[in-house]
Amino acid sequence: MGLLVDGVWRDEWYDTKSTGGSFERKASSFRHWVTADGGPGPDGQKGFPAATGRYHLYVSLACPWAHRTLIYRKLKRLEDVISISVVDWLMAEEGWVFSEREGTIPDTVNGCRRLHEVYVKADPHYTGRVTVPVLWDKETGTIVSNESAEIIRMLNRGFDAFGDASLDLAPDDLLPEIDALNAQIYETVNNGVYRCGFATTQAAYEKPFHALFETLDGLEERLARSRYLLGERFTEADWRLFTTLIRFDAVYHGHFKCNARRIADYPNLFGYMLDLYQTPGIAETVNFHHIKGHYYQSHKTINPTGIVPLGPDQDLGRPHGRA
Ligand SMILES: N[C@@H](CCC(=O)N[C@@H](CS)C(=O)NCC(=O)O)C(=O)O
Repeated sequence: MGLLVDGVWRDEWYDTKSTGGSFERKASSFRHWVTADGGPGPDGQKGFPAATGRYHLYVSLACPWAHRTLIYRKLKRLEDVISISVVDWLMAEEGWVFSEREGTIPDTVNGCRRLHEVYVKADPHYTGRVTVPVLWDKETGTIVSNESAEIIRMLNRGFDAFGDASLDLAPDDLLPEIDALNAQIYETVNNGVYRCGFATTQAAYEKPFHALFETLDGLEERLARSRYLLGERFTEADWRLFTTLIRFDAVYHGHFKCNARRIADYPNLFGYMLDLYQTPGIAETVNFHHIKGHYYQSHKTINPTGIVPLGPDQDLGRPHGRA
């Protein structure tokens, strides 16, 4: 694990000294936008025109943020429109690398061996972390965006001329509610598990721990009343929650010490997670070999032996009882 400083790779773990033991996620750096006609993005960001065959996604099957983009590519039927590379699950001294191991797809676009080389191609003086997902423009040879929250909004509507335009995961009338839920779930759940797991003092761990389970308890109640977070159809908010839930019992509960309860202990949340998992196309985006291997073997400060626990033994195909 490391970062680029003025385009040069440095092998360094996250700095929590300057923040009293707390993990603080840095904002993503590349924030351009693909739009249907190439016009600017919602906040006036530089626009790139949607096209088939022009864009490429670099993902890790282990990463919950990258997983969002894979789910959208699947649900919006963009698999023949946007090509992908899948990095190796192990993130070690060189950061994310490409390999020939099971479930990976090499960098057929830039021919790089390490993801940081892709970042340097986009910006030779790049300083910052080298994260997945990355949305790459083959035509201008640069990174459009490395922010998953924005990439999924682009995939939702930007490519409707090429994908399934009938599916809108962030309809205008639900947008305020989606944004509000996303904000709470990002802070306490999606990023909350990382704030627990990467904390280096007791106090920095306990605060996000309590916030995490307070939100999960609230979501459990909410899901007693409706099939999905915002009613009878799934939206963006569900998929953003899903990628954390599906990793929770296998990784976050033990490895990140998020162990007040498992998702399997919440009847509604667990059934809901199974319901989403069993949505056509989704199970094939979930790879527990990459997920478990990545966390337990890459974070040597948390799990020095690198031993990957064999459990939990979960039947994700069993009836979810939510319909
Ligand atoms: N805000 C980013 C976060 C992406 C992110 O942190 N990805 C992790 C993998 S789960 C990563 O690549 N980390 C490498 C690093 O921090 O050096 C997004 O949602 O796209």
